[in-house]
Amino acid sequence: MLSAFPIFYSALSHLIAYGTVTLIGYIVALCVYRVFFHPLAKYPGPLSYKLSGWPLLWQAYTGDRHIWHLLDHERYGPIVRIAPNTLSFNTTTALNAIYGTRTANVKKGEWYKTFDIAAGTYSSFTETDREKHAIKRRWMSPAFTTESIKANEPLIIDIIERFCETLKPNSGGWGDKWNAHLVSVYLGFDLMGALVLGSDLRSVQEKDNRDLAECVLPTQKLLYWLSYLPVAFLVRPFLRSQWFEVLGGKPVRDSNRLIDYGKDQVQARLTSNARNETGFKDRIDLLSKLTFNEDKKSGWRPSSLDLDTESLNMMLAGADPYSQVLSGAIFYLVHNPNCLEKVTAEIRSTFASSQEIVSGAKLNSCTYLYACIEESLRRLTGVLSHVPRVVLSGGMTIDSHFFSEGTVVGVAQYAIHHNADYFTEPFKFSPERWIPSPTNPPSAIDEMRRAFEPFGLGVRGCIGKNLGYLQLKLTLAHFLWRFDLRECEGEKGVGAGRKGLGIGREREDEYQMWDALGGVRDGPIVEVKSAR
Ligand code: HEM
Repeated sequence: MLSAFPIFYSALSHLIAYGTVTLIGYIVALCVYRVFFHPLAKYPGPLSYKLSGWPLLWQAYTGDRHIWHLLDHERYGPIVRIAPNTLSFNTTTALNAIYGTRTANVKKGEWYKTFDIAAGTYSSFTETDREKHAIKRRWMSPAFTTESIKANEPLIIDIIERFCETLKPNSGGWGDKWNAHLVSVYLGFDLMGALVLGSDLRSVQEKDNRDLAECVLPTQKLLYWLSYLPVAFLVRPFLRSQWFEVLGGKPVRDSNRLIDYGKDQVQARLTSNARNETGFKDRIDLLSKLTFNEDKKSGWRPSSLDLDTESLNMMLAGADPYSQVLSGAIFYLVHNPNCLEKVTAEIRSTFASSQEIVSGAKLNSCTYLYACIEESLRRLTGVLSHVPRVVLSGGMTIDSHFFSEGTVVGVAQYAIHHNADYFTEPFKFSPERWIPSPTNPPSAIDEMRRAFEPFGLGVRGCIGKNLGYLQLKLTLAHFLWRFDLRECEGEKGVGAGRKGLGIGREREDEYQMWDALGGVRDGPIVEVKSAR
């Protein structure tokens, strides 16, 4: 009996030795395959990207992914292999082929599935199945018609005007300093709370709901990083668990409170006869429009989980990019005083009173305002990095290259929006590039527009695009009509690039973002003075 132990240990050590050799052999073989024999082997990129997806995970963790995409395209050209099975493109033709056409033989990648699953199911944003997504999109479309947006406009203006009242200095001089990033987050949250849920969250004015607004970016950053884990599918079921609350801390607890708040709003609408009760029947918020709606074509009706998830999705998808573009526009305007002066003069000469600032011909005539928004959208972009699409059965051709089923392809907004082939002096904030002139003919602007996709494109493009534009136009027009704006003396450069901040972050006139689907950002610190 005693003599059995040495035999057992000898067998075990042999087993471990064979196992280790086999594992090393497998890894070496996999590396050789990925570098030399993989169908994407001929595409350029750093060796580390070809070997594994870990560099992408690291870039997502540090928030520098968009910068690496740009630098990699500058170094390796229009097609870069950014992971063993993933290609990034940087051409308008690829942009259109992958996202722009209804017939593109792709679907959203599994990567999306991590984002709003904590609310219970997949939303229109994270649904990867093309048929199920088409049904959701049709179901949601009545909430985003011109009439629906017009009906909500007084609410938008009311919240913007209250925002302006809160910032108004008490004296005739310059008021208190404020962080444009934080204030934009609160305003975006209040706007979407009102538009999606019909709630008056008042986080601009009061502290009560600010934790909910402030949790969005840190939670998104954590989810973004987790979504790149090779084992993300194992993590997803725990995203609403206490385990995840411990890992994510306060932002995740607050995010769960936000999900619960949305669920309560859904339940309030679903309870018996809520549709006809006073207080609900006349409501025009997006959730009320969707609760009892169905997809006319398939007859699909949303479950309460669908409504929970979609209301959270609309809150987050609507609030954060708006806030990002708003604080970015403020940054670029205070850093470019000529542009600030021009846009302010245009708004003040177009409208005799703030009551006149509504959608319509006069607002549309503010071409410089629109150009400032376009240029801010170009510099900031809605989603910074490569948004993955997976090639479906039958494969597809992009830029004359054929790719088989399962290849992951995409374009990174930050990279294409700063591609010098399409945008001259891409790091210059220049609203003028969007305005036709003898030196800038409409054909040149059309050419640029083909590389411009701040709201995404095609069937998976942003359903809230028109609403987003309207909110941005109304906010900047009301705000600049009422106030002179400047960056605070002594607080200059908050949010800007500087030497030593990291690779690609040295430009002092660039608003810095740390990639987390949208961008984590800060500043600028500004102050206002009443103009009248
Ligand atoms: C400045 C404002 C906004 C920007 C820059 C923006 C940007 C984007 C982008 C780039 C996408 C595509 C993302 C991808 O393919 O992964 C997207 C999708 C989406 N956005 Fe927006 N968005 C804005 C405002 C809004 C608003 C106000 C709403 C509505 C409440 C909204 C709801 C959505 C939804 C539901 C999707 C998913 C669409 C689908 O896959 O069918 N967005 N947005």
